[in-house]
Amino acid sequence: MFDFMKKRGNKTDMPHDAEIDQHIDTVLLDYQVAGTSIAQMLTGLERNGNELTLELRLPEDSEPERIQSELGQLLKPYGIQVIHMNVRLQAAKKGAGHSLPKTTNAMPQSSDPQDEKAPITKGAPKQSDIAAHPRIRHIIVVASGKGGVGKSTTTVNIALALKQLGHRVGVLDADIYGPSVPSMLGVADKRPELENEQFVPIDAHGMAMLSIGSLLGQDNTPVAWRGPKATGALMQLFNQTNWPQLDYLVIDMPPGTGDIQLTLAQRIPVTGAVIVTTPQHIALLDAQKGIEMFNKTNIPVLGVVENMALHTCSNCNHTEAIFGTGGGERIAEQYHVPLLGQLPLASGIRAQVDSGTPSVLANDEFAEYYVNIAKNIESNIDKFAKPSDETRIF
Ligand SMILES: Nc1ncnc2c1ncn2[C@@H]1O[C@H](COP(=O)(O)OP(=O)(O)OP(=O)(O)O)[C@@H](O)[C@H]1O
Repeated sequence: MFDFMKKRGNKTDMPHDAEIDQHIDTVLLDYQVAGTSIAQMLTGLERNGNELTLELRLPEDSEPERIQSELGQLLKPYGIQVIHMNVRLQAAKKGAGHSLPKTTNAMPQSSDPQDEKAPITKGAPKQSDIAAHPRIRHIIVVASGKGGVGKSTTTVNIALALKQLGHRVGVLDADIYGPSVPSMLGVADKRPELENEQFVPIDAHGMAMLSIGSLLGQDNTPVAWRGPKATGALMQLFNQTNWPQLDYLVIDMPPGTGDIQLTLAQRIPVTGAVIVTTPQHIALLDAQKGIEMFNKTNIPVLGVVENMALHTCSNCNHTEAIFGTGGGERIAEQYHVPLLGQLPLASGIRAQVDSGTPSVLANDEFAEYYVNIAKNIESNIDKFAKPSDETRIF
């Protein structure tokens, strides 16, 4: 039911199907509209043999027929004979769109894919052009340049801390490489329902939670998703969910600073980003890349969380900076962003998320670290709030 890239038709896929999909991904990633990869405008993608269906949100002044014909030429060498496009033209400021009729059968006029590759060049989409979500006051993305630094652990604890401070909170687990939020919140066995073709978020300790992990079957592993397919699925998850009225939606981003992260950062109306890092040199370098990516996309960086900063030995109580010291502070100073907090490396933090009852919920000795981070976010965020747009409908 939740297959985002559906392949109908032949039951047994041709051996070169994966290769065709890869070529399609490459063409879509390379093809630009208004200076931005068209992959970032995809809300749906489906191949049925030699026919490709694209669901697109295009800028208001784009020319769908021309795009369809150019894509037809670029994809013909890879066996695509027909392109169906469902287009919504996105108004530049308000985000309100209107639908164009379905157009079909884009046949190439030339067999050379490079012939008419004439991207329309304009500035990349700005956060200021994306309409605020009508029911969500603040969207916070939690990102890390590197995997395994404790991004998901921090996400769930910050979300619970914001809830404890009296806010209405949602969590979206967008980490396609390792969706761990449901198990950290003890709801791994629950599946979201569909209501009027919209996902209904799962209730996780009073928060509205949805995870890409809840939607994956055994044969549809997250690591198999690349480029447009992954971003299309994630955008679908964000847009086609009946989010309740929320003060905060906290998004656990996939680690890294590649296309998927950039696309999400450019297409979701984000209030600000929280960067999680450890004091290690490599993690810090990656965190810098993360901050630079958000700077490029005009997303305010709300601050840096330095995770696993200090270790206190449970036997002798000796405290040691096993991953080095001051890295988070240095990075915060260098980029003029706040250091939101430093968390100890503590087996208790790991044990609590492993058991589905994170520190804040268990109110253990580490809870106050997260509550302080949440307070730091809370006290700064209003100056970054997006003007709300009541006209946007999902
Ligand atoms: N402060 C901490 N002290 C001890 N263990 C921690 C701490 N933070 C996270 N961990 C543990 O480290 C491991 C990785 O954490 P987590 O899954 O949150 O990282 P991640 O950055 O989201 O990883 P990925 O990039 O793979 O999604 C988990 O086992 C988690 O319990």
